[in-house]
Amino acid sequence: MDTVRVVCGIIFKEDKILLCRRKAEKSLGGYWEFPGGKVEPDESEGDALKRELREELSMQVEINNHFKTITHQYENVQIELIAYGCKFIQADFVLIDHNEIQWVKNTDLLSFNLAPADVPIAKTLIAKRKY
Ligand SMILES: Nc1nc2c([nH]c(=O)n2[C@@H]2O[C@H](COP(=O)(O)OP(=O)(O)OP(=O)(O)O)[C@@H](O)[C@H]2O)c(=O)[nH]1
Repeated sequence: MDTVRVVCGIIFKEDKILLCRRKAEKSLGGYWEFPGGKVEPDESEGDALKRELREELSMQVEINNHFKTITHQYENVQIELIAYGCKFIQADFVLIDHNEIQWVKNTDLLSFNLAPADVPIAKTLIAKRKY
């Protein structure tokens, strides 16, 4: 089975991280995620992340470090979820694919109903506690 490459941002504003809840009608509807989306062919991970954040949230960020990559097998698809640490710059927060957003403290991440692929990323963030 092909693997879908998905890039997401761990977007920091001071000591909080942005979580977004996927609209009910989408795949994994109702789950919270780190915003981002699929990497198009011939697109760099950074360009894909900037494009998705602009399209989905009208948001600008500064992309910093590669944080972690997770391979996760869902029922119908395998995804490679590539997470980058980002610094929030500004956003209009016009919600297209989500119906709620929240800025969350590192230690509260696991109290949200996270997309399964995101759980190991949240656990690593909590373990590192460097932010
Ligand atoms: N953006 C994002 N997607 C994630 C995360 N975790 C996770 O499992 N995914 C999954 O990775 C895929 C990302 O695609 P996408 O967000 O661009 O979704 P899409 O609207 O293009 O496609 P769709 O038809 O699957 O809804 C989705 O299937 C989504 O459920 C995450 O933290 N961020």
